[in-house]
Amino acid sequence: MFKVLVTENIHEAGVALFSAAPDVKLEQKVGLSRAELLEAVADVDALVTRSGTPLDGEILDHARSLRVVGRAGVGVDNIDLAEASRRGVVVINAPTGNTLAATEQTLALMLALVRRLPQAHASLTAGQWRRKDFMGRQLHGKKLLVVGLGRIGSQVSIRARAFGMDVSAYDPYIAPARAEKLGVALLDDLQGALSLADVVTIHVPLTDETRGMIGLRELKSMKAGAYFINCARGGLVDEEALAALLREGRLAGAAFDAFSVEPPTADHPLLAPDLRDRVVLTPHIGANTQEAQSAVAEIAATNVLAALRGEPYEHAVNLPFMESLLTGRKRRYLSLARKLGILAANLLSGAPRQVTVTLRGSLFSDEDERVRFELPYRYSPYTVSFLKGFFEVHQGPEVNYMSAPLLAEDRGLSVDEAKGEATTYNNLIEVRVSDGDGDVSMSATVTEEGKQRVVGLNGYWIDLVPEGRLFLFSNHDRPGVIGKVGTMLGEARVNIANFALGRRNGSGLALGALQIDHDVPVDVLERFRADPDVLWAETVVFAEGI
Ligand SMILES: NC(=O)C1=CN([C@@H]2O[C@H](COP(=O)(O)OP(=O)(O)OC[C@H]3O[C@@H](n4cnc5c(N)ncnc54)[C@H](O)[C@@H]3O)[C@@H](O)[C@H]2O)C=CC1
Ligand SMILES: O=C(O)C(=O)COP(=O)(O)O
Repeated sequence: MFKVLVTENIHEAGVALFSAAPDVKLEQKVGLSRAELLEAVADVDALVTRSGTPLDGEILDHARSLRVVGRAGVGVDNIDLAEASRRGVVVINAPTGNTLAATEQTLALMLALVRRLPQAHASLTAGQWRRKDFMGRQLHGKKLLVVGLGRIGSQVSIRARAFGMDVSAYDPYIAPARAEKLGVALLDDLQGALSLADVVTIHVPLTDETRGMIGLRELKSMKAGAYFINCARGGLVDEEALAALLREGRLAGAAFDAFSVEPPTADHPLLAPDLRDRVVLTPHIGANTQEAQSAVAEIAATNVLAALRGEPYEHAVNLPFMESLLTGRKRRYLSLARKLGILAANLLSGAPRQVTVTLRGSLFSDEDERVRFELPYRYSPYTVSFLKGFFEVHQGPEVNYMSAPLLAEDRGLSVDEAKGEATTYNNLIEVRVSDGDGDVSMSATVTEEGKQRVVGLNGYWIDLVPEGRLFLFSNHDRPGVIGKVGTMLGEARVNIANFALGRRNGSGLALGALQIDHDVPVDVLERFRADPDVLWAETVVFAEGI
């Protein structure tokens, strides 16, 4: 039985999916205090939230059985993704369900702002009839700047163009072709872009990079008499500075649906009584439509259930990639990269300082290049898999694809990636790891028949099958060493399944790699290491099923 705790009001469409699941025990506890939340999460397998439940390290520490967090919405800024990843907790959101709701809310705010609808409504319902006081501005022909041309920003642009607005966007991460298709001019200088717009609307996620991205300087760059709309997140915009510019009359108005503190306190700068005729404020209701709530709840519940059951699911925001979506061939390389990590961890003597993963060949050229803002890093699946293999040797099997890159960061391991042309092999993964004193370099490929091969180790060409138990050594290339290896292993009753040798031109050294059927006893290994012709010797074990 999976215990699922829902901590906010999510639509019945999602609740029904959990209630109908025979393997789920559902609890819905809305409005918990922090102390109650700490207690309530203790034994849950999954948590389902919206934007109002902060999930930080302390709460995750209390949630010892937690495996999945479902976010019935888009923004995951209330969840500490790095802490969740360190604990192997998958965070899943529902990014497509409320796009149109937030879009329509943005357009509603824009119209309400330039025509001062809330103020006109308040005046009329207060018994007044002040037609000439409510002189607005027309959207047609005005310049709109969309900051963040993602799902919502794009849909806002389409609708704004239908209103006859001239739309431009600032989003350094999208392909120019996408903006072109939308009929939107893509600008690359935020301050310059702000200075040209009559209306600015922001649709970026709240991340370390975007926090405070619209500060006093940016607001001052805006055209006199312009309007600012924030239907994305509090924390993106300096609300204090904005209030001051509204008060001075430099900016004509602002509409906000999200605030840096929610609910905003009575002294929030935008709630100041003297600004009331210049602002339109809503209590984070951008996603509050029947349609959007039903969609996000259903998407979140479906994927949380699948994740709990070990079935394929979508929209994990802290998984660096979805293994199930990679082709069979790519999965062979993924496992190969993990094995290179295991090999490197066994062969490197000191603490790792620097790793470079180079992917060669066409197989790697079509990797999904989309930036994942939710993650504090951006590595290819193969690099992540290498890191997982590397760290699991000393940290154990709990190292996963989510935590491995963070372990690298925590340990000060600098990770570089490169792509290049393939030469001898169609596709090749090359890795070099250094510990400051020395380094280990490896290259590996998957044959046409789907067999994994390590083809280079520390500059030697070899042909090594990375499976089972390996016995690796480097020696002075003199007659008799191979015989000694055979005798030693024979006496220890260790069967040799395969023997690969590598020589490096111009060096008197050789490298040996044996596949063996049993462990090499420690005393035998020590004796071998003590041989004057042997530079080093290690055994490496690849668990079955990697
Ligand atoms: N008010 C509400 O109720 C709602 C608010 N939201 C907020 O809207 C945000 C956007 O949602 P979507 O459009 O679905 O996300 P999205 O991921 O499709 O789009 C975000 C866009 O922001 C861009 N971006 C990221 N960093 C940037 C930067 N530094 N400068 C400029 N652009 C940058 C990205 O390239 C991307 O195109 C969410 O993260 C959420 O915080 C979403 C739904 C409802
Ligand atoms: O989806 C989002 O990012 C939203 O801001 C909507 O948040 P909510 O689920 O309404 O708390």
